[in-house]
Amino acid sequence: MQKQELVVILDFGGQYNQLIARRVRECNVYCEIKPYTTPLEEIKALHPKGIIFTGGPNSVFDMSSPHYTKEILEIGVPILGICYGCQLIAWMGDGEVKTAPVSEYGKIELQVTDPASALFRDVPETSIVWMSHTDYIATPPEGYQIVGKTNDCPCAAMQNTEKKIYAVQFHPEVTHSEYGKQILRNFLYEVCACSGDWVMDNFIENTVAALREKIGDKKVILGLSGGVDSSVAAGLLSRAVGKQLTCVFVDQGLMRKDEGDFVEQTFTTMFDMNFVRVNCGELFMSKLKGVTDPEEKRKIIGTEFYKVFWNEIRGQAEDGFFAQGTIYPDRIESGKGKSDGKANTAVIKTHHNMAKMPDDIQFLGVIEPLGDLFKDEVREVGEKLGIPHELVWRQPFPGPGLGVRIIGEITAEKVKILQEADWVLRDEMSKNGYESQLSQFFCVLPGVNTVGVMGDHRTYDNLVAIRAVTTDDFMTADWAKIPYDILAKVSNRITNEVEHINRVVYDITSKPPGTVEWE
Ligand SMILES: Nc1ncnc2c1ncn2[C@@H]1O[C@H](COP(=O)(O)OP(=O)(O)OP(=O)(O)O)[C@@H](O)[C@H]1O
Ligand SMILES: O=c1[nH]c(=O)c2[nH+]cn([C@@H]3O[C@H](COP(=O)(O)O)[C@@H](O)[C@H]3O)c2[nH]1
Ligand SMILES: NC(=O)CC[C@H](N)C(=O)O
Ligand SMILES: [Mg+2]
Repeated sequence: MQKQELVVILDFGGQYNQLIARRVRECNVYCEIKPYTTPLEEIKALHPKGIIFTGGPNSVFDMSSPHYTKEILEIGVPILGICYGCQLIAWMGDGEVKTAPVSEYGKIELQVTDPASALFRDVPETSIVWMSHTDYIATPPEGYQIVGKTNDCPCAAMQNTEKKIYAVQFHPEVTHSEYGKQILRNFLYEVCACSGDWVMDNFIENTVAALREKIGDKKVILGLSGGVDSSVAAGLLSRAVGKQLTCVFVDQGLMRKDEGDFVEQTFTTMFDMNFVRVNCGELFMSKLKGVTDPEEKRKIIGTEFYKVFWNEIRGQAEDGFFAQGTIYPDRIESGKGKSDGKANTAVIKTHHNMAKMPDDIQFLGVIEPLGDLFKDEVREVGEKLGIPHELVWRQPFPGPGLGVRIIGEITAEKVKILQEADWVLRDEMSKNGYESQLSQFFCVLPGVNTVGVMGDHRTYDNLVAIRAVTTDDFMTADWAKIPYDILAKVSNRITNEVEHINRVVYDITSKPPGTVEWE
């Protein structure tokens, strides 16, 4: 692949690390998050244009906190420290970091004390920034000059222009920091002298060339769900190797109502690609019988998916590649590519495509052409490839499907009930123009029976929950404020039209502390 300018984001366990990466990419600079345990030699070998130290929950003066070799400050690569990263730079340079007399949380006014600083180009002398810290830099290290402060934080930004090292106590990556993106942009362009070569046209061209080289004349099987990521992956692979690609859609029996037929219809009529639909609802149902643990369900579904793909490729060629539409957040959220040790982030849920591939399945290799991209970047690539707008802007749908929306054991009957309820919700949302306004909405079957009264009879039947969220990146999400009259209509229709449901509730939990899916 053609060499791209790269910025390394060194992960010290901060909550907003993915946001830092997204903002840098939005500035047209490619970046990767690396664990703080990555050796300096490895980082040097990447020839980064700049390095960003992230925030983190620890205190730098605690010796067991994540630290890094001081040598990194001497390799001549510009560095930007954020929050913990800022304190780390101070600590490494023998400045004084200690618990602050006043912690700062939330929106705080920043006062730029040196408007000539490269970091603050086109940033007003006072603006709002987002703070989240209990420690502070009491004395900056020698050679560093304070360039910004707040009422409670005497060193909110500092710089060593000679070494091109900059540090900010606040979080420029969150949108609450009014000029945050400008500050990051200044670091990338004014300090690191990036040219901004991360644009999707280049990405497509480079990726197609790299795919051709890697695949040669071999076959490729792509797991195609009809969702955004795999559809865009199909577009890229098809452009690269044409008919050597076969898209395999696994109908695992846990799709939304009519989804299987929609996917088949779309990919056999709109595109000129080899497309195979494998119906294996019964197989999945038998493997999931009696299973109630969410992680176990996810792993079983992931493993069975691999087996289906393996059987398909063997039906076509002796060897071949396996491709899937994995994107960058899938890898990060499943704990891959994260730091070990202290800054390790807990695995919240194993995405099905991150399940371990069984040992006896040996593809020539696994291809994930979108593995470094965020969702908005994937959509941009999709649009540029000419994939229809409706497909590119579909709501995400998880690979384990309704399997993670039925709490407890999955049975054919529960799948049917959930499909019907979900269908009503989707119908009402689309009639009211909510389809494109919300990031994701669906029904969940918690496996709870409640007492009701219908036509003067006592009922003891299923409760169904509605989940609807708005979010930019699915890392955090807010529950959607759907108007009461629409909710009332949905509830009324579900209880009337769907058998075995006598009660509807609305999930009003944001993420965190909840997650989007219930399992
Ligand atoms: N039913 C399926 N059949 C074949 N492959 C699937 C299926 N579901 C998921 N996959 C594979 O797993 C990958 C990850 O699933 P994921 O849901 O994250 O992506 P997607 O379905 O392509 O897009 P979206 O996030 O919009 O739903 C897919 O890109 C695809 O390669
Ligand atoms: O392909 C997928 N395989 C999975 O195993 C999986 N689990 C969650 N999701 C989707 O990820 C987003 C965030 O969901 P959570 O807040 O539940 O983690 C939401 O969009 C979820 O629908 C998955 N997608
Ligand atoms: N958000 C952060 O990076 C916090 C850094 C450090 N733990 C503090 O409280 O000051
Ligand atoms: Mg999907």
